[in-house]
Amino acid sequence: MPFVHHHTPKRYVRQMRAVNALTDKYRKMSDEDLKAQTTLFREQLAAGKSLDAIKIPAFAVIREADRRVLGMFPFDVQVLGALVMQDGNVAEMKTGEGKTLTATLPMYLNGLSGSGNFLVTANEYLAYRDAQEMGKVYRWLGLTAVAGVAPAGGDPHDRDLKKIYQADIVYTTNSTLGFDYLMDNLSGTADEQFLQGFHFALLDEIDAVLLDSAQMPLVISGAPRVRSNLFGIADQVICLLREDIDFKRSNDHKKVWFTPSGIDHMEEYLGLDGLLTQKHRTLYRHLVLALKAHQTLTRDRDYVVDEDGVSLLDLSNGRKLAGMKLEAGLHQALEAKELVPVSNQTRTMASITFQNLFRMFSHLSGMTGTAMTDAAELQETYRLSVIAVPTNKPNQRVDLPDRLFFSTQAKLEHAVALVKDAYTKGRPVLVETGSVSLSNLFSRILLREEVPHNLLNARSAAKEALIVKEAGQPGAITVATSMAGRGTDIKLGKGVKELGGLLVVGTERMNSARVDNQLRGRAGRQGAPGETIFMVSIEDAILQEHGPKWLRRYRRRVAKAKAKHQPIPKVRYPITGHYRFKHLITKAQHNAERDDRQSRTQTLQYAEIMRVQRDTIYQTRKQIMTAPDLTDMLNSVFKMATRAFVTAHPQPTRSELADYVLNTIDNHLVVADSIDQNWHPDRPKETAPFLQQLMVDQLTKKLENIKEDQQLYFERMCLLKSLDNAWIDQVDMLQQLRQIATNRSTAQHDPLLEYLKDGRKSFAEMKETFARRAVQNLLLSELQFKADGSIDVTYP
Ligand SMILES: Nc1ncnc2c1ncn2[C@@H]1O[C@H](COP(=O)(O)OP(=O)(O)OP(=O)(O)O)[C@@H](O)[C@H]1O
Repeated sequence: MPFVHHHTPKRYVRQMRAVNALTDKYRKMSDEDLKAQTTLFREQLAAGKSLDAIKIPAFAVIREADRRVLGMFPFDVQVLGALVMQDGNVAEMKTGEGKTLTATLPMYLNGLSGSGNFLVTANEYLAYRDAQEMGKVYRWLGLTAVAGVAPAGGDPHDRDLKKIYQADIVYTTNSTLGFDYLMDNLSGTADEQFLQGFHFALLDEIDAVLLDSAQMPLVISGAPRVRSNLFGIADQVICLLREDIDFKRSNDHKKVWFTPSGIDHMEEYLGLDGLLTQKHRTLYRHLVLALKAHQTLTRDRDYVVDEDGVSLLDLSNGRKLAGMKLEAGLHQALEAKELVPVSNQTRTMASITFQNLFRMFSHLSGMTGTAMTDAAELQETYRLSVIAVPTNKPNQRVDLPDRLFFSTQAKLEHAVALVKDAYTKGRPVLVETGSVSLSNLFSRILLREEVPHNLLNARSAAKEALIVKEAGQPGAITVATSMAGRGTDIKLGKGVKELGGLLVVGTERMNSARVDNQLRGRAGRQGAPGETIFMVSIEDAILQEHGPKWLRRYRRRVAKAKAKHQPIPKVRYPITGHYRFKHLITKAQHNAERDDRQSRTQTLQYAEIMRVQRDTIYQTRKQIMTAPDLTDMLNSVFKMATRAFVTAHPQPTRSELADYVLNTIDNHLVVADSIDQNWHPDRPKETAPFLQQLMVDQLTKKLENIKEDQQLYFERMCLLKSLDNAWIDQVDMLQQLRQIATNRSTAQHDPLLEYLKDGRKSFAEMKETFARRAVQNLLLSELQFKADGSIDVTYP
């Protein structure tokens, strides 16, 4: 099946007609009868009918309920979109076509089957708002529907997780769901686990959720790690290295790696050999981090340094990312680079990528205004086809060609002139800039020109949404950063249509055409007129980072001419038509998109090993927490622990064996006699069965003191504790391995294979550690029996 459908396949049109045919039937029903349909559908599902079998009437019912409760009757194209999504595809519906309402159809249908159904956005404000608004209709029909996120300004810890995850339908964000999932799997008992399984996820703005955020895995960090003094040393060494000789950098400056000569030099400076060996792994990791801190991150663009130390900046809007730290030591390396005190590094306790989070759903689908650009990737990674759904009314928006300028200044001047012109006519304009600083600058120029306007630098998405909503009123001029007001509906004021509708002016093209289209989509909604234009300059970030080499040379020449006060003819006027510049931006954007795609694929490849291991661990956890009897598991743990010992000591001496027994099985060594009676160094084959028997006996002895109903609980706690500790170490280890892997000189090894090998090896070691710790916890822990019948366990 092709992954891009520019027309909606006929079968969906037929199904839509079938839904239409039921309109009258449900229109005639009383409210009570309509609500009763929910019970009816649920009975049919219980009797074994599939969701597919009831989707036509269910869609017709929710559609009628939408009309009665929300006052909106989903258009035919919205029903089409819903059918497309119910089939596990991505529906491409143009911006402003009413995706929020469309979602009610598949959400209701899936909600009929019980909990585990999520509408996911990347934005907490929207999740909360839509849960309130759309929630009305589900509740009216007798389903439970809630927001998975806290209200704006609310404390996420105050959420009632039990209620949330029991609900039939949850509106939430990708990170909230991901964090809750990870937390669920850090909990100590089954009643602290709230997620009820992953049945259906409908991702709103699926490209933003899956692609834009794909690079940053969710991380739960825990206890601080022992502070390392290697950051300072590594930083000093890195300052001595030279680009291209000791290390190389990718064109976009996102990747750096050492050359063999760089390794030699560092060994020389540090006075050691074998920097790449296991022995110096920690030091090497610090060097990699320092190199990254120096070569891939730029002060005042990626981060700022102020009285709070080093803070990251959000690239999309230039705001300080409060409380966010770079993963696995990079933040500390930055602090060393900037000579501020190195903060405590925390360990990663659990981590998952969004890709892997959503791959757990048995039924995944999505909607977006702008998926076509990334259709191939969605197909490859998630097996999702993108199907275009026609607009309700013909689209009247006019996208004017970009206007290209020679300098930022010329670009801004022309953009301001454009805004001023619209303003004098009373036509509303939405200006979007690439960064906060640019929007401030733009606002100042507008002030100077005496153009009243709204500058969006509100801290909260909620406030921004309020202002953006009004951006379609006559004479309204709104200046915002690129992400502001995403998903907010802009209604046109009186007389605006006659002026040509909303004018959207972008002052920079972003790294992906998708983001640009998202901006264009603020205009021309629901068949209204509208116009969009981008003002770009060859000084824009996209061209600097992804443009051709000759452009850089060209700019240097111009700068020289400028310095000599020689005239540069084209500088003040658009150079759009010039053949050399014609496809410049588009090409640069293709480059940027390709790079992003590649690094997403890479993230996915690297995440795969963690996924496999995490699945195993989480499954084992579940088994530990829910199994009515753990004897089998305990036996296999004993076996694993003994095997590890025997492998390390194929022919143990008595003292080696006694040592092991003392540290793992019985720290008073009351079993010393048993060693002498039942074990002989000349019969090494008997070591394993002997140890295992010893463990079983010791456990039996221990359990004799514990009341029967507490035994299972005790075993559970011991196993869980050791499993979690070992797994947390492993998660942290994988992160560290990854840091090293991506920076190995690619000539000699395939870094991914190397990573896989190391990752598997450490997983095997992790299992042994788990087994040994579990045995220790079970057999060496001290028990105190309290008066109220409870037991205090002190682990070794
Ligand atoms: N069937 C309908 N009847 C009447 N109004 C509708 C209908 N469907 C949607 N609308 C209205 O259309 C507007 C746009 O809806 P919405 O914000 O959901 O669009 P969208 O597709 O999510 O846009 P974007 O991609 O920009 O987020 C809203 O004001 C909504 O109330």
